[in-house]
This record gives sequence, structure tokens and C-alpha cells, in this order.
Amino acid sequence: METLVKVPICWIYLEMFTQFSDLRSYKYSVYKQSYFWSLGIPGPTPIPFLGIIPSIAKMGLKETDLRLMQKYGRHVGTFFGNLPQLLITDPEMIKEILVRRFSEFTNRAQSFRNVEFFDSAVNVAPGEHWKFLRSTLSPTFSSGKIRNMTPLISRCLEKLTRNARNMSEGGKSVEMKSLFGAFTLDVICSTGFGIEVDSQSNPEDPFVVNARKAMSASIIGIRILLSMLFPDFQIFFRNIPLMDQKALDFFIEATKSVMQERRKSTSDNYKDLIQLMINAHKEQSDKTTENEEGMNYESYKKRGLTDREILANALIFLLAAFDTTSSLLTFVSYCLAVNQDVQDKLISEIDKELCKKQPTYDNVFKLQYLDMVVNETLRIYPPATRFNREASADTEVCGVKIPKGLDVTVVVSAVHYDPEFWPNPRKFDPERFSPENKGNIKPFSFLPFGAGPRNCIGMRLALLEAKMAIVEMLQNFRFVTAPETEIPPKLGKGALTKPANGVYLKLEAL
Ligand code: HEM
Repeated sequence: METLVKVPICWIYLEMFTQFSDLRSYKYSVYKQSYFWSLGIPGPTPIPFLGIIPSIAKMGLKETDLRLMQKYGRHVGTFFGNLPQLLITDPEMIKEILVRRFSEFTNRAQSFRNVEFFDSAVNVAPGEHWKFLRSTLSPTFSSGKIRNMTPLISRCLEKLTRNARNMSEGGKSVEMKSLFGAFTLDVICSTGFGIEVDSQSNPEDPFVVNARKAMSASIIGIRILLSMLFPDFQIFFRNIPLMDQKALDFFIEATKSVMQERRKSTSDNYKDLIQLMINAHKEQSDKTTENEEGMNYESYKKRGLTDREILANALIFLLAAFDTTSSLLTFVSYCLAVNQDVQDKLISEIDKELCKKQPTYDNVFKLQYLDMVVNETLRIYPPATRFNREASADTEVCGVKIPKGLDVTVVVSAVHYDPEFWPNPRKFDPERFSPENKGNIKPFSFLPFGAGPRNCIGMRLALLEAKMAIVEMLQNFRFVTAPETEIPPKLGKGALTKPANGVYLKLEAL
């Protein structure tokens, strides 16, 4: 939400003026405020034009959500700016929306669309277009394809250990988000684009510089924020760049040149995401993208992936993979440093099962305690705190009336902290996920990667990469708190769970 403070105040006045300057807007504004009351949905009285934004700016999204759910229950009507959002944490309702009645809630909320270029990305595309993209891209993330990426990840692991050694030389504390951020960037560059970089040692590499620029703006930029504040006026925001335009152009050019090279090449050695997408491209597709209105799944399938779709999805994979996976790794290292007994147990498991062998796809997924530690970290620090769906028609779910077009947001962090499903929720306790206890977990109360047909497409890649990195680190180091370690770490205010001031730890060489 750092962008919040940058919203020019004149926009707010402009909105107020425009809203009250004609009857339609005035009626709309009044209607907005009574929107949830008329549906019988509890929630805070909306602050005109801002909704819960002041609270988010003050205490962060995660804390605001937690308090709302504690005060109003498992479904709450709120306004993000002027945009109504139904926040839900009831596992039964979540199951209905994400799985059982998926056909009524296929799309993401409107606020995340209307973004040319990204409208071809799988996380944004609606309806039949989404169905086509998802079914075309899913095989790219199959276990076989991900297993083939292991050698690419292994090469990045070598750089990770070397960088960790250099950074911790002389007993210095290491900022873990930067260390793991560099590693995850190296991984996504090689598994996504087939480009080898060493972001820690060569921070000036143009690919690294532009990736960082692109990711610092991220998809929740000023443009999205304005669209949420003033949903009726999205059309006026189309000229505001979504992200650093130069960084975007750089990636478009870089991806295009990789695509050109690959199309000329006869080698079938490439195992990265871009190659897998090129394989799903059909020659005629670029000529048939003009008139897409009303296209159904079958006609999309006939035309194959277009260059624009390959570009948009390559970029989305980069954005979706970076902060999420590096935050997961950062919080695992923190949780292990402050729970040395858990770290001992994990190191013993790794030593016993791997006997100093390198981490691979086949051995890391067999480590039971590692899986428990990763899951518990994802519960306490879910990298994505919220995700949403949009109702395609007026409907009712678990007795709650949901009008067509309403943004239904699943509040992952609040579900993960619900004491009814997770006793003593702030306690880090991997035993919750032990084989004996796993069966007691309430279905749909653990959602780090979402659920149903539109869950995270990159889950397997993220888990492979994270688990390989944890094993590699614990074969070489022990995580220990340093005088600078913030306990517990202060979290950023936005939708991604990130440490606000970094996580500083000592790495004791084993
Ligand atoms: C720890 C790492 C990650 C976490 C916690 C995470 C979490 C999530 C969540 C919560 C969603 C929304 C799911 C839903 O709506 O049900 C999502 C969607 C998505 N994720 Fe991830 N993600 C991670 C890593 C990745 C990676 C590595 C990639 C790609 C390389 C990726 C690509 C995507 C895409 C494309 C979507 C949209 C899927 C769709 O709309 O069909 N994510 N992720």
C-alpha cells in the first residue's frame, strides 16, 4: 500500500466533484454506501470514497482483515475505495465458491482486468479465454516438466550457497530476503526464460535491473489503485502506465528475441517455460487474433497460443514467482532461527534421508518433516494474503446473497489465524501438519495456493524450488538469530506478506 500516499489528493476531490455533480453519480454513491446493508451483510460503515483504505494505510491489510473478521464474523461487506468487496473466511462458503460452484465464480474481479497487455495473462483473462489459457499452460507445470527443470534449479543453488558464504563472511548478519530474492530471480530467469543470471554477484545485469524495476512496481500499481478508488472512471486511467514502461519494453524485447532464437533452433534441449509455451503456439494464431469477441474454448484451441499471450504469461510468471517464493524462504529461515529444536529435527531428517546427496525433485518431496515446516510457515506467513472471484450472476451461497459482479475476496491470512481451525494460531507448530494430525485439518482452512480449478498454477514449481533451497542451505549452514533480528518481524502493509524491514540472521557454517 506504499502507493497509497502517492495518490494525488486532487483525484479524490475530482471524484467527489464528479460524483455529486450529476444525479446518476449521486444516486450511485448513495446506493454504494447502502449496498451491503440492503443485502443484510454485516460490515463497517464505509468512509465515503475511501472505505477501509485509511485502516489499511494505518495498520496494514493483514491486520485490518483480521480485525474485521473478529468483529463481524466470517463474511464481511467492505469497500476498497469505492469498490465493494465481500470478504469471506468461512471454509464451507470458500469450498462452494472455489470448487462446487466454480462455473458461477470463474473470473477474477473486474478491478484486475481492463489492463491491456496483461488481459492475455492467465491470472487476468476471463471465461472461455481463461479456460483456454489455463488448459494450454497447465501441462507446462506438470510434475514431469517441473522435474526436468531440476538441473536448472541446481545451478542456481550453487550460486545461492556461494553468495551466502560471501555475505556471511566474518560472522556478518545476512538479510535473508535479499539473499533468497536473488536466488528466486535466478531460478525464474532460467526456468522461465532460459536466461542464466547471477543476480547477487551481477546486480547490474540488464535482465536483473529490469526485473527488479518491474517487480518493484508490481501489478498493484497506481493504476489499479485508482481503479479501485474510482471504479466508474477506469477508462480515464488507461494511459497511466501499469508498471515501469522501460522495464516492460525491455522484457517484451528480451522475450521476443528468445522466441525468435528458439524458433530457429532445432535443439530439443530447452526445458524452460517459454519453450513449452512456444511449443503450444500455432503458426496461424497471430493472424487470427483480430476479432476475438464471442470466441469460445474450441475456437481458441484451434488458434493455439499467440505471441502476445506468450509474452504476457512469461511476464506474469516472473511477477507471480518472485516475491511469493522469496518471502516463503525468508520466513522459513526466520522460523527455524527462532525455533532451534525444529531446525535440529529438520537437519537430522535431511542428513538421514539424503546422506549429503544433492537435493533433487525425487528426494525433497519425500522429506516429511520438511513438508510440515514449509506448510506451517505458509500458514503463519501466507505470501498471498488474499485472492478473489467475481459472481457471474445474482446468486446465494450458504445463505449469503451475492449480486452479479460482486468481488468475493477470500482472506487467506484470516482463515489461517482462525482459532477454531488453528488453536493458538500465532504459535509456530509444524506438528499441526504431521501425518497423525493432518486428518483433523478442516478442509478449505489452509489455502496458501488457493483452491479449485483456478488455484496457483506454479505451486509445484514454487514448492520444488523452495524445498531444494532449504535443503541446500541446511546442508551447509544453521540459521541463527542476530542482534538485528526483529522478533517477530514487522510485516509490510500490502497484499503480499513481506518483512517490512528485512530479516537479518547469522549463518553458522556446518
Ligand atoms: C510460494 C509461492 C507462491 C504462492 C504462495 C502463490 C500463491 C498463489 C495464490 C494464492 C493464487 C490465487 C489462487 C486462487 O485464486 O485460487 C495464485 C495464482 C497464480 N499463481 Fe501463484 N503462488 C506462488 C508461486 C507461483 C509461481 C512460482 C508461479 C509461476 C511460475 C505462479 C503463478 C501463478 C499464476 C499464473 C496464478 C493465476 C492462476 C489462474 O488465475 O488461473 N505462482 N498463486
